[in-house]
Amino acid sequence: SHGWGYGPADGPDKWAENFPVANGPRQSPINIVTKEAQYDPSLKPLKPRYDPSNAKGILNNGHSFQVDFVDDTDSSVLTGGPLSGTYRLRQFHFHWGASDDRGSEHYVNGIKFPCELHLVHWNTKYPSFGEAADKPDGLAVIGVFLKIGAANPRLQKVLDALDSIKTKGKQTTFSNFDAKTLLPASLDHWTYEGSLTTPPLLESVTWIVLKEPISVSPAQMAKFRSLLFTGDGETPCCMVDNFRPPQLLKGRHVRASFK
Ligand SMILES: NS(=O)(=O)c1ccc(C(=O)NCc2ccc(F)cc2F)cc1
Repeated sequence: SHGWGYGPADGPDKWAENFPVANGPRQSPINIVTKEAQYDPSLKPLKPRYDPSNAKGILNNGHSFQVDFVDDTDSSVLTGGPLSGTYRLRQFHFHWGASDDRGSEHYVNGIKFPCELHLVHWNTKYPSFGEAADKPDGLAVIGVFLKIGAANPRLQKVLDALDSIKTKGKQTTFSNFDAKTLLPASLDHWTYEGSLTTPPLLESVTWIVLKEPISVSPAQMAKFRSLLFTGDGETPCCMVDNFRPPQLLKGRHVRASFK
């Protein structure tokens, strides 16, 4: 079956068996080598405009957890940066490690972060997320690094909801949340053409990786690690190390929005 995961039997090294695009020309994540990123003055300011009332629910999908948004109108959208047109916010989710020395999917000059946030958007030139998901300009994902430091109060509402979605398939309502509060002060970013970092690994993502991390405390990291990959009644397996390692650039160029 299409069961994939992050373990030795079903993890990133095995994904190409069912998803051959895993060895494609524009796979994600990547290691961002900052000295090789070219400043592009044509990149516009990034413009996330999110309506908190669009927050719908929070779900443990067995790979991560995600906060889903109502995306049937243009009330929570991303424009600017490298993007042409309007991209609607669909969901955000995270990737993290079993310990603070790993967890992020993108690296910066070989530096790993303990956690990485992804805000997933789809191009409204297509009728739906599903239609957009396999088009070369279909999706835009903002990547935000989390760095160990002071507790981040803006994460707390999300983390407090995790107790009710401990196992795979559990979901609960999650309303009135402003995803903008998860973004750092600066929207300076690196951008490149890539893919989903999990199966089906579709090569449809314009990546927008923010330079400035947000903070997360060790206690807050422990909350992430309290989730389970497994469903109720299964042998419990901690949801940790749910990240894909960096992939080959294969001739791609990374642009910087800042000098
Ligand atoms: N980590 S990441 O930000 O790169 C990422 C973002 C979204 C998805 C996703 O929606 N998967 C399910 C899914 C659902 C429908 C569909 F058409 C395609 C599809 F990939 C996977 C990975």
